[in-house]
Amino acid sequence: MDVPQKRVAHLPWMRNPLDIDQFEQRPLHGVSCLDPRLQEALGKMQIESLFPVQLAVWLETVGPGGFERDICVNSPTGSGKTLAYALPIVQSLSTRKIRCLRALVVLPTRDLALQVKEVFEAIAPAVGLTVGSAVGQSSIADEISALIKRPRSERYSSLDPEYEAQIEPETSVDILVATPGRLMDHITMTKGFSLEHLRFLVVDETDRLLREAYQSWLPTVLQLTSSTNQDLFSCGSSTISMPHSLTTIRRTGVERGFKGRCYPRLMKIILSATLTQDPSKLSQLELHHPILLASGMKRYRLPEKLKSFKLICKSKLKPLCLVALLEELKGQKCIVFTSSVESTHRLSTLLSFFGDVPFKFSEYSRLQRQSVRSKTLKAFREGAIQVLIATDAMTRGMDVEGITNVINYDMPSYVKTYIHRAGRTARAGLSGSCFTLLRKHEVKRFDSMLQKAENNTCTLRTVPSQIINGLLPVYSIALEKLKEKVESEAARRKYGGGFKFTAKSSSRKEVTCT
Ligand SMILES: Nc1ncnc2c1ncn2[C@@H]1O[C@H](COP(=O)(O)OP(=O)(O)OP(=O)(O)O)[C@@H](O)[C@H]1O
Repeated sequence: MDVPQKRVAHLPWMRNPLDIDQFEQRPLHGVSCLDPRLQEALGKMQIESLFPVQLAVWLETVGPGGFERDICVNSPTGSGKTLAYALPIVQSLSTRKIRCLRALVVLPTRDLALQVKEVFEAIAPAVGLTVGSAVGQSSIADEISALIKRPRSERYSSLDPEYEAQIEPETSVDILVATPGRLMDHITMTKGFSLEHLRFLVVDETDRLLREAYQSWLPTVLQLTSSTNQDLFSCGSSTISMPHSLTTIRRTGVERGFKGRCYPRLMKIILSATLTQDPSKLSQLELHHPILLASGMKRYRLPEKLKSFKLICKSKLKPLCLVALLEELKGQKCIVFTSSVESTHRLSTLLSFFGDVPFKFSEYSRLQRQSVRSKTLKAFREGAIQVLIATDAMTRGMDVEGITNVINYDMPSYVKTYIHRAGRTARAGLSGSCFTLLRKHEVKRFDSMLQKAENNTCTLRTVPSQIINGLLPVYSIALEKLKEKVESEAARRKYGGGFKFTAKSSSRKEVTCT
């Protein structure tokens, strides 16, 4: 039997986390200090109670924790981390007097950012707050007009017109959900875009965001939200020149907010289902007395009601095993993960040559235009497509209702990838299954990889051989057609057409889909 072992974290504050498992789901009426307007908004979202991670964060922030410490959350996929930070932030900002950018939530991808924005939009208006996004979904000009406004002129009607002309535009949202690239565009180019008053910084999918520098967005944000200028450290001094201006002066550490009634320190919340423990990565965040909230004995945990299965099949039969499995799943919503964009494209092209399959499927990868991806995702959410063939661009954070199965067509290379892929199902306490197709030589590595996660039982699964045998004739025709398609796409690419396959994959003599 596998005895969970605790790997000792390098950072002392990570060694004894606050155990999320000790919290029970709590009905909204029993949540201390929760604003009734937010309770009503949550009710409209069909949310009647807070999940354990949400309650744990709530107690450390709004009541009675008082945002004393920066918060790091490591809890499984689908456990409700988005609302865990959205709710305390919205409640804390509900008493704000002047509209300016107070909360910044950074996510690694546009789809994820838009999903998180929806959660904020469901609760923030209830307390008069506005939410914006900087994700590159629209042109920068459209984004600027949604985010920035000139202060209303009547506020300055008594002012000299020349003076009025000097009035800076300002941010017209309280909460901004952003991807790093677009955030940096606004920081460097958008007049009036300011992080000066920021009170909350959320770094969701932290390990992913810290892995890539994304134009140094993090040091830039931290620099813009801290003031080391000692001369400015006196609120109400002559440095405040404009009638509407709020001059925010912060200090970090224990000095924050005491002397001279200065602005509170920037409160940080970082989250992931696979939070990094790497001190050098975490140090970039300049956390203040951080507290770790975590579920489980091991670093990684799979959702409670996830069932894992492995299917062992020969390389050449993998597409057939997949089709047979999908046929058996009878039109249930599935995501099929492959290891690369080429593999995703090849597999969906091959499936399209199978003719009559009893499920609708579509390709979803980073090589497609955003508009195509958004359309596909919408169709998948609405059930017009039941099977999404995707790359790991889909693994993190995406929350699509009704996904009951995840299929790893290609075995993930890391346990973190397995966790995030599998986590697209069995969300919010629901059941789900994760199937991994393995070649014989991969089994040992796969088993030892799964050992790194808690609740890692994996059952052997087979598909009926008669389904596979029945598919063999159509498979050989489909392979021929795939070969032709690969060649024609390679030729198109050579003569200036769009990208489809890498040179490496297109130059292979035998076109396969393994
Ligand atoms: N208190 C709640 N009651 C009912 N459903 C909830 C509650 N909180 C969140 N949910 C639902 O649970 C699902 C998962 O939430 P969320 O996307 O925040 O998970 P997550 O922990 O961020 O997952 P991941 O690590 O994959 O990003 C969502 O569909 C959300 O609407």
